[in-house]
Amino acid sequence: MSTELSTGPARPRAAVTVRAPAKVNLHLGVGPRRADGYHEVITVLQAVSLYDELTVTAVAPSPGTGPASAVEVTVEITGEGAAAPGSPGSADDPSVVPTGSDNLAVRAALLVAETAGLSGERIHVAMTKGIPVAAGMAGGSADAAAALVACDALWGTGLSADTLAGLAARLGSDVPFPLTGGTALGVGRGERLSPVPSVGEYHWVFALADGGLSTPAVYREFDQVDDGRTAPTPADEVLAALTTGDPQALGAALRNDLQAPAIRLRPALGDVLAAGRELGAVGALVSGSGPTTAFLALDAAHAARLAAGLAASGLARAVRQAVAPAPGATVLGS
Ligand SMILES: C[C@](O)(CO)[C@H](O)COP(=O)(O)OP(=O)(O)OC[C@H]1O[C@@H](n2ccc(N)nc2=O)[C@H](O)[C@@H]1O
Ligand SMILES: Nc1ncnc2c1ncn2[C@@H]1O[C@H](COP(=O)(O)OP(=O)(O)OP(=O)(O)O)[C@@H](O)[C@H]1O
Repeated sequence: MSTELSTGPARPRAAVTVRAPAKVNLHLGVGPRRADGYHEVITVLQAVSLYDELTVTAVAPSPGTGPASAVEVTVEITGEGAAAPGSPGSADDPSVVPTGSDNLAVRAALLVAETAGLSGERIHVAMTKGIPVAAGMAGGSADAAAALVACDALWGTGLSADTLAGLAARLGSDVPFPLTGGTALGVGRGERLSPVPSVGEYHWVFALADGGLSTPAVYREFDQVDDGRTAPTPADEVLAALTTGDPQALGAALRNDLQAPAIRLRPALGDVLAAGRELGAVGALVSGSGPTTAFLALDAAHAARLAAGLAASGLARAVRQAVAPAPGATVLGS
């Protein structure tokens, strides 16, 4: 911990910029609901090249103010999920990112400060969101991971990778993954990760939907259809396909147990999946808890054609192309 940065008005301004990726679940096997309300899962996560970027700036205390004990975080959002100009945003609209203490990046910053025993810090977090919000691509989790890394660098707290991963798991099941990126197997509630060997580069097309889907609501809908399962389905097929580097093999192995409940809540997703398959996607599935749909292409040129076809179909709010696996949270500058 840097004592120079811990208190006092003489602290120089400093800033750290970190970029963190979105994810798609190549396999999401969901088991029964546990006593703590979470579901046991077996998942394979792949980071994709859609990113949020966070710049965390240390703000000097205003002249005349004494050292404060609380840590203060202000937030500014541009891009996906920013509230309309002049509007404070609505707590009821899941597709608007909150700027207060509900923002996962704010919670991450406070957790770093608490863990390192810091007080009186003031920071400003400027977020440029390229990851769609409440879309099943773990945008909030990417922001939390980026904030953990950025605050650790800004404050010089020197937290280990294990400590950061532990803090990440406290913030959400999806938060540890964007720290490391790449491709990983997740077990438990999805937060216990191990790296997975993956050959080659995969080309994805994402069809974004209007509005968000609530992750708890999709898991609740999953519970409505009790098919008697006692454990999540293992990821063997996807793990084997990833060692071939063959998109057709991976496309055939994709599986998401939250797909059927997401489609029950949002039937139009079934039409988008059908359109993508019709346009030649070698794999198609709902991303995480949705409502984004993900389509696997053979190569970059095939992805461009698929993206154009999906855009022309009028079934998507917007279409994005991405390559995978992408790197985890990366410091871009300070
Ligand atoms: C759908 C996925 O994105 C797939 O990676 C994740 O399972 C969701 O991860 P997340 O958004 O980080 O979720 P958390 O913030 O940990 O949990 C939010 C809520 O989702 C539900 N939840 C989440 C993870 C899990 N394994 N089982 C669950 O039932 C619970 O209702 C929980 O209260
Ligand atoms: N920094 C943030 N960025 C995006 N959403 C945030 C953030 N902080 C809090 N949220 C809230 O979290 C909710 C989920 O947003 P997010 O974009 O993480 O969804 P998601 O991609 O479906 O997540 P997951 O795939 O992890 O379930 C939204 O309702 C949003 O208002």
